[in-house]
Amino acid sequence: MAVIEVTDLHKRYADLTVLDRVSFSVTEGEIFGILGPNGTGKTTAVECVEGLRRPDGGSIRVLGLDPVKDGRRLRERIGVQLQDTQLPENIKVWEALDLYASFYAKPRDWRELLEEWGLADKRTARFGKLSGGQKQRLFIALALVGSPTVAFLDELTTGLDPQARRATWELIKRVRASGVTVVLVSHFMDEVEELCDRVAVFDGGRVVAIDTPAGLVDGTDAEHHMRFTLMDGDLVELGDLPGVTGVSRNGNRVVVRGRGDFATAVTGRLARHHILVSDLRIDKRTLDDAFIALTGRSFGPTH
Ligand SMILES: Nc1ncnc2c1ncn2[C@@H]1O[C@H](COP(=O)(O)OP(=O)(O)OP(=O)(O)O)[C@@H](O)[C@H]1O
Repeated sequence: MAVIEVTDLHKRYADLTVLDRVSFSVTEGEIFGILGPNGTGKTTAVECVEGLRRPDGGSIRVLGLDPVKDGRRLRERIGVQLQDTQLPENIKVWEALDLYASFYAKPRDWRELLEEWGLADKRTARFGKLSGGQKQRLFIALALVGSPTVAFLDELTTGLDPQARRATWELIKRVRASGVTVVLVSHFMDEVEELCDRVAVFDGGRVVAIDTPAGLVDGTDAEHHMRFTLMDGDLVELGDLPGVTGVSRNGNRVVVRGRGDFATAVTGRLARHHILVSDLRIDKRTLDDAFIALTGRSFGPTH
């Protein structure tokens, strides 16, 4: 069942078209990723879905509600991750949870959330004194305090060290396991590969692909590289084989580029011609390569 249905969403700021006929749907219980270079409209799209910005065209349904007309009812049922600047430095952890719980008719007991998110011993700590990982955990706990059906998480692990990122990923998987649908805006390929069931790739205000991370990597246009070393000097023609898109040779090192099952055809022909090779390996396209192929750009920040 679709919990979010976005059709032909359109948004302009003065002369600038930021969203151009954006459509996607999010299925109940999945982690849905929104991926794209900076300034391609991801935040605008998500904020339209949350009812925080008003679209210029198209239709949005979240849990059957129109975010513009039914904003209040909708906000009872969704959780939104805050950004760093949105909490005062001197608010205490428990006060922030208590305050956010008061916005909802049926909030969760925030004491449980403190335990679940490893913040029990930080209950009386001030927000400004928390580490980056603790702040992120608090933001996620705040997004969940209203018992939402859908949680929107943005830049989940920005600024965290590798260990804290992995720990956060495990917690997000637990959120999904508890039945909450998660929309995750991310800049990080590894995060998307690890967490997302499906991903929408944004570019220039449009959705240029929607698929599983594996589906994006293996898309029909995916080009992979097969590398090997010739044991003696001879090589046969390989460029005519099905799926092969290019062959290059540097001394005894050979690189064959191709799509689909080209490697089987290459190894078959090498065997038939008794050509011995060593160090054979196939480098499959990565999600990063797929992203560059789709958007023509390499990915934004690294961590
Ligand atoms: N309130 C606004 N008024 C005018 N222009 C805006 C406004 N909000 C965003 N924009 C512009 O709209 C475009 C899309 O912004 P948006 O924040 O949605 O992109 P994004 O993909 O989320 O970017 P990032 O990855 O950097 O967060 C940008 O060019 C931005 O400068």
